[in-house]
Amino acid sequence: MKINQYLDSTYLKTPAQSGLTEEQTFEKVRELTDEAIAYNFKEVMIRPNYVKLIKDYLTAENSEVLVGTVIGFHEGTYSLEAKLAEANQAVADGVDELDYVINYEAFKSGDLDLVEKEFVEGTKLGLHFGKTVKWIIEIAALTDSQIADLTASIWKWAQENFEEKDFAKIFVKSSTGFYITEGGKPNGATFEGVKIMLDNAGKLPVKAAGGVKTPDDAEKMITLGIQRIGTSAAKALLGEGEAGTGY
Ligand SMILES: O=C[C@H](O)COP(=O)(O)O
Repeated sequence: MKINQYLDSTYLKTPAQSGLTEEQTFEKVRELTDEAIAYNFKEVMIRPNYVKLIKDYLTAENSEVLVGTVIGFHEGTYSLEAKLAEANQAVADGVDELDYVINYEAFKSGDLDLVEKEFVEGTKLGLHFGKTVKWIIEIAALTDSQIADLTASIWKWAQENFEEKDFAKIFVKSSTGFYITEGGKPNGATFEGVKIMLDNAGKLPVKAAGGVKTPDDAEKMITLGIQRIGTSAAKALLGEGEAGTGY
């Protein structure tokens, strides 16, 4: 199975998280981008501060690799205004796809109005500029029934606010890859969690992100029905290099 075009090749660690310097971090992002060009990956998924430099670099290289960035990363608890400001800046910098972290804590505490509002406004902003949006629901923070409810709510809000032609540009995404779990519980895209998302997402595409580490994992996710995989080990998913190794 040729999976290159399913892959959002991802590097999201800040210098504080990786222990690298700013310069080394940018070097990593550049390497990730060169690899994405060489392997014809769908997208590079990077922090907002690199969007402009990397978009300009890809344009100069005549590359079709897309640039995606994360909004409200990684906790999702930022205000709607802060998320929209970050998204607007990313659009001005040339981003192709916006991966928003939904305010899943607000959802868990029952503030559905807040979550609906940010979904509608954030999606509107992206679609207005012709961008794809993805909503990260952080499945490791949710019970199975919360995964089902939040995904179904997103599908309901999409139908109420957007048109059929837009649905392919509104993803539901599983995880940030940064959520801290206890007792070795997986923090990323489990097959079970992703299956629940797929069962409740209606016509919206699903992105599995976090913890997809081997060619088998990738193939299984694609067979389940996902449209995109977010991974910091894109080459390993092609069976190149050691399984699970990457950025
Ligand atoms: O797509 C987003 C994730 O941050 C990638 O997670 P990963 O390092 O487990 O592949």
